[in-house]
Amino acid sequence: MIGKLNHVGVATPSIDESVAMYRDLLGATSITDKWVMPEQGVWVCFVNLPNSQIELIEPYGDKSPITAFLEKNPKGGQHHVCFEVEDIIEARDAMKAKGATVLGEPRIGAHGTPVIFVHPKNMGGVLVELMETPKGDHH
Ligand SMILES: CC[C@@H](C(=O)O)C(=O)SCCNC(=O)CCNC(=O)[C@H](O)C(C)(C)COP(=O)(O)OP(=O)(O)OC[C@H]1O[C@@H](n2cnc3c(N)ncnc32)[C@H](O)[C@@H]1OP(=O)(O)O
Ligand SMILES: [Co+2]
Repeated sequence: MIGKLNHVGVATPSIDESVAMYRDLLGATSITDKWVMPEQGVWVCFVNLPNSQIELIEPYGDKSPITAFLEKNPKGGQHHVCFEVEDIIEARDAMKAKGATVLGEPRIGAHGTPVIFVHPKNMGGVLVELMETPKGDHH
C-alpha cells in the first residue's frame, strides 16, 4: 500500500538553528522559508534533497504534539517518517482494520493534501505519517 518516502520529520527547538546546520554542515542549498501550521501545532520548513525532503518542525502554541517529544529530547531528533498513499481514507480504514491506532482524523498537511499518523507502538517505535500523494504527482 505505501508509496514513496515523502519526507523524514525532524523535531527541533529552533528551526533557524537547524536550517543553519543543514546549510553550513551538510551544504544543503535548497531550503524553504518556515511557516506556521496552527492546526498542526508546528512551525515547519523543508530541506529539499534530490530524492526526498527533511521536514524541520518546531513547536507552535501550548498544545503542540511535539512538546513532549522535545522535553524527552531537548536538542531535537528524528520524529517521524512520511510515506505517500493514493487515498487517505482507504489508508486510514486499512490501518484501523488491521488494528493500528490512527491518531486523530485526516488533516491537511504541509503539502496541501490530507495526512494521518499511525502510533509508534504499531510500527516498532517509529511514528509514521501517511500522506495523500498530491494530484499530478501520480506515476
Ligand atoms: C507539518 C505538518 C505535518 C506534515 O504535513 O508533515 C506534520 O508532520 S506535523 C508533525 C507533528 N504532529 C504529530 O506528530 C501528530 C501525531 N502525533 C501525536 O499524536 C503525538 O506526538 C504522539 C505520537 C501520540 C505522541 O505524543 P506524546 O505526547 O509524546 O505521547 P506520549 O508521551 O504518551 O508517548 C507515547 C509513547 O510514544 C513515544 N513517542 C512519542 N513520540 C514519538 C515519536 N515521534 N517517535 C517514536 N516514539 C514516540 C513516547 O516516548 C512514549 O513511549 P513510551 O514511554 O515507551 O510509552
Ligand atoms: Co510530516
